[in-house]
Amino acid sequence: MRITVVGAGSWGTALGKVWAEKGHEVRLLARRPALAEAINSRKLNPDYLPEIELPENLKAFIDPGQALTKTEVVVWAVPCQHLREVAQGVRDILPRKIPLISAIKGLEIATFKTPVEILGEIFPENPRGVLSGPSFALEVARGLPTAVVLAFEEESLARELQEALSTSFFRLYRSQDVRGVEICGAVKNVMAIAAGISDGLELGLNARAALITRGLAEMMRLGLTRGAEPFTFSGLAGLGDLVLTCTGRLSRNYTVGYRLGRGEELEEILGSLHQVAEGVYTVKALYRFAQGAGLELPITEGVYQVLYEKEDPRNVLRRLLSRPLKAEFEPPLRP
Ligand SMILES: NC(=O)C1=CN([C@@H]2O[C@H](COP(=O)(O)OP(=O)(O)OC[C@H]3O[C@@H](n4cnc5c(N)ncnc54)[C@H](O)[C@@H]3O)[C@@H](O)[C@H]2O)C=CC1
Ligand SMILES: O=C(CO)COP(=O)(O)O
Repeated sequence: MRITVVGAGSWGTALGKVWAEKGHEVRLLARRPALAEAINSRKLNPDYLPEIELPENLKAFIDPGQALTKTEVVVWAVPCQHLREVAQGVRDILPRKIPLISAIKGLEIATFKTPVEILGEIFPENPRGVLSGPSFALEVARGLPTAVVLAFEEESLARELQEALSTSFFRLYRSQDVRGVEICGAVKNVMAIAAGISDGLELGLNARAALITRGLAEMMRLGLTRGAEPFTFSGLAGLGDLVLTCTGRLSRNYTVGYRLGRGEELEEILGSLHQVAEGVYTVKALYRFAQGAGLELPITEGVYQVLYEKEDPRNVLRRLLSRPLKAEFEPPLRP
């Protein structure tokens, strides 16, 4: 199969490697000529996965025309806030009808749209799905066992792509709940920032477990109002990725939170990260949506206040803990 991966960052490169090793013809669409050159001539991605050797049949391009000609699947792995611009740039040359897979976890700030919704506006004739779940790029690139979920509304297409894209260590489960899988992937990044803050403040393992669990409640509260399937939350994209990103030091989102908890400024952290931490942007979309919809998302609100209102995380925590006592499950989490 000819696969084009748009975005030669850590995730696009790791996915491209896995599928090239499976024998697919993978074209990685990069933005910077020097990076494409390094991938092609040195067989490594010095900026994002420097210690990983890449296979010969993983080819990088900077010309979208070359990367997209006669391709059979397009996988999107650019930061969520740039997806619209990147997709619009290839609107006229991307083959009609071929499946598009978003590997992006986020929500567009200006519109509160998910990546698949954005792709739907730009490529209405192409079937669209999402790949998500607990999957640090570095571990995938190293060939460590990983399970993720691939969701397409059309089950036969999900089955076909599941077969084509699974390998002996990269196992795809299928789903038809595209919206639910996307909401889970977006929200878990915000919860990972919260967990990082908690660990940075040395609040302990109890606090982190509480954040993960109440983060799941928050993910469900939002997802259910947006039409997600309840089971999706306990799956790989939901609980699976929440656990990974809220506990794993490889997470950029967790790292942002941890450093905030240690007292660093957001600007300083982002200036030295060199990779995207989607939760930093998704939290804005979520916060605005929750305010408009009257939805209670207290952890999201707290992360927003720490990031954008420069609130001391300790004050935010104090406020979170002094909210009125309540039942563990209230509607819409329980009828
Ligand atoms: N790295 C990981 O472990 C995983 C990442 N993801 C998701 O994949 C998406 C991409 O993340 P990463 O690859 O990790 O990010 P990254 O920061 O490593 O790389 C982002 C890539 O997008 C490119 N890019 C940025 N702005 C662009 C623009 N305006 N036009 C064209 N290209 C642009 C960059 O040059 C870079 O190649 C995110 O939504 C992330 O949440 C999902 C699962 C795992
Ligand atoms: O989504 C991821 C793992 O599933 C990667 O998390 P970070 O973007 O926080 O590094």
